[in-house]
Amino acid sequence: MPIITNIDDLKRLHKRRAPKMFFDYAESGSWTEQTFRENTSDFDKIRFRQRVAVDMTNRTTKGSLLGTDYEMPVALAPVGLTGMQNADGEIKAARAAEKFGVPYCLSTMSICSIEDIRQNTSAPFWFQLYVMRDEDFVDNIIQRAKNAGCSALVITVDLQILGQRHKDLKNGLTAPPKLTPKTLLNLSTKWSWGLEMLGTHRRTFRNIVGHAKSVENMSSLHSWTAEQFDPALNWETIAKLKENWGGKVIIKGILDPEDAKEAVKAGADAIIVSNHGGRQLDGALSSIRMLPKIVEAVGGQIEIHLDSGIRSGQDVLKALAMGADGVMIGRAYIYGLGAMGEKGVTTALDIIQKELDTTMALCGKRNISDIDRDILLVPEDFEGRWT
Ligand SMILES: Cc1cc2nc3c(=O)[nH]c(=O)nc-3n(C[C@H](O)[C@H](O)[C@H](O)COP(=O)(O)O)c2cc1C
Ligand SMILES: O=C(O)C(=O)c1ccccc1
Repeated sequence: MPIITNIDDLKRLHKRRAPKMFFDYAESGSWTEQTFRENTSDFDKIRFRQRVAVDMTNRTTKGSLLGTDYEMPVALAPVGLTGMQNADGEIKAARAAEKFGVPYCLSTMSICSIEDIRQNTSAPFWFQLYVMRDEDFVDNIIQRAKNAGCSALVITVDLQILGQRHKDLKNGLTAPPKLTPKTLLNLSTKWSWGLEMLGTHRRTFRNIVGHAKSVENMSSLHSWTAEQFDPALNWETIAKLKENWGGKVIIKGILDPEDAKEAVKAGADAIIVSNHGGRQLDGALSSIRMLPKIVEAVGGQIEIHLDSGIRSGQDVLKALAMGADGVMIGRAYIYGLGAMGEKGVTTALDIIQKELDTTMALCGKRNISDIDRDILLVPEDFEGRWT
């Protein structure tokens, strides 16, 4: 086993271990992948101010998200098909999150169900909702999330239609994979993945299977999404969902100050500034570039979380210093899961926490609440004038 010291090491192992169809699915952005690339390269443009001779004893990365204390203000983002990267992947990720002390968010499009997570963990988790055309399905799944004691409903608003990711179409992505000569050839080189997968009955979208508009005969994820997801979703729908849910609501996929204001009006408790990891509108700006204007528009009324492009604890610190109250990581933990299951997710969280802690210290900060824009050096044209 190679020595793992950073998130990139986990990505290499994930690529080696998981079937090509699923690694490609995780690693893709939409169309030219410009937004996907800029999500990470924009973080690289932001630099730190080194401060010295500041007492560094008693440092902590502890922080809170929506009134709950965590080991660091970092949540595991909802990721569809997580259980295809590694058998029972959602349960493993949720367990790693619980043991570490950060929130886990389960996707509507996960392999394991809400009930699977409830039975295998004890910390409250967040549930991410995709609004489907079928209102009964939506009512029912909200009720299931309530029954499971989920502590927040994360409503994703940036995927009424799916951004095209070329590789998914070429690979014929489905879950479970269709056994064509091409996929069989690839699966034959992925022994450990296959053996673990055979050992579980959780191999399809268990939140949805058995429902009237089911997934049993899915020919491709892209066509299925086009049939099932509600293209009519709007701010009124969101206000109604909030009422139906009755608890905390996080609106995920905000990238514009005007939409951030709409989310506040609709009664959101928090927003997630996100471009879906560069998987939806190719050509959109990175979320870290859009963050400052959104922070200004929201004016402290609700919490602002950010995702898309975070690959290190340094990136977490940059997002917090630019005004986010917390962040979500997607691929950074999925690489760990694909590489080594639960242990890999724990490793990813450990790596990110150590990087965050060390960088805070070298910037002269001991607490998350002390982090401010002053620790950064940002090029003058970073936000730029886009008209
Ligand atoms: C493979 C994959 C599947 C995803 N599935 C979902 C999903 O089901 N629901 C959702 O709201 N976001 C989904 N996302 C978006 C993530 O929640 C998150 O916004 C994104 O991964 C953040 O970017 P990062 O991967 O660069 O950290 C997915 C992202 C990836 C990479
Ligand atoms: O792939 C995604 O980003 C995603 O959110 C999704 C959308 C439809 C089905 C499964 C996952």
